[in-house]
Amino acid sequence: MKIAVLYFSATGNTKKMADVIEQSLAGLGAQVEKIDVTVPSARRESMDFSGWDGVIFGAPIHSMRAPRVLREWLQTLNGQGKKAAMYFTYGGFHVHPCHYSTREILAAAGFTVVASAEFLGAHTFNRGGWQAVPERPDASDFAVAKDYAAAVYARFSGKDAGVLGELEKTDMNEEFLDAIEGFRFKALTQLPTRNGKECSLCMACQEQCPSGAMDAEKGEADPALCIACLGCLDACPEDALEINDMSGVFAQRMEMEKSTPQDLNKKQSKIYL
Ligand SMILES: Cc1cc2nc3c(=O)[nH]c(=O)nc-3n(C[C@H](O)[C@H](O)[C@H](O)COP(=O)(O)O)c2cc1C
Repeated sequence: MKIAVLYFSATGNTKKMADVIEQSLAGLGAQVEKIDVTVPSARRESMDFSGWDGVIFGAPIHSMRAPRVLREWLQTLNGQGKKAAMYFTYGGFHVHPCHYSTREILAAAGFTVVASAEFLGAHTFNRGGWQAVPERPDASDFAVAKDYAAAVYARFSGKDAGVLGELEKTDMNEEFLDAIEGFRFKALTQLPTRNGKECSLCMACQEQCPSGAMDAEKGEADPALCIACLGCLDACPEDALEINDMSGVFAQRMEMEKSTPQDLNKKQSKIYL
């Protein structure tokens, strides 16, 4: 059986889970092709899915949905009736509408979605002073990913004829979720910038930017395009980019959620069948 794992991963968590899923599927005898669709040039205009028996889509949660640039690309695909599975990585807060809204997008694109999963992954904003699930994914998350690969394999192969069951429908409409998406810039008030620091202009920040926002020469991100994924900070080998300190916002957020970093870390990765 041939399976594609298409993943978007700005800061590496979603890729880690793609690696575990790939290894588990290969162990079951599948031929797996991993395709990284994080950068714009990898999100090809027309993709032919006919060579695969099933496609797994992996994405981080960005404000309770898949990242905007990925959602826009998924909407252009032609699933040709193929079976698909989804998974998301998230920083310990909320995933809820994402399974539902991404299944809607994939179903409209012609895929039959047979399974979904969510995995904990260190929150991207930890790079700016948060403390949300910093050690995740860990062995417990990888164990769930292994089980998930087995469940997806059974569904793709037809050994298990089930499809993804009813998901809790969100009462948040797209406009509301768009507004929530804007809140990230209340925490991230200083987008990635070089702030006069030395840089060898290796271009990694610009080449690995998922939204075409980063200008390496200027050493700053275009606020109209930046999705706040902080991939450029990760990509920079010289640690030359900086953002504002968000630790105060994290403390406020914990108070608002009536939660603690320990509570966030108690959450477990989950499979939806
Ligand atoms: C802009 C942005 C918004 C995010 N929104 C959420 C969220 O709504 N809930 C949550 O739990 N984590 C959220 N996160 C954390 C990421 O989902 C998490 O760190 C994810 O594993 C990152 O995946 P990656 O390393 O593959 O890019 C957000 C991260 C970013 C950058």
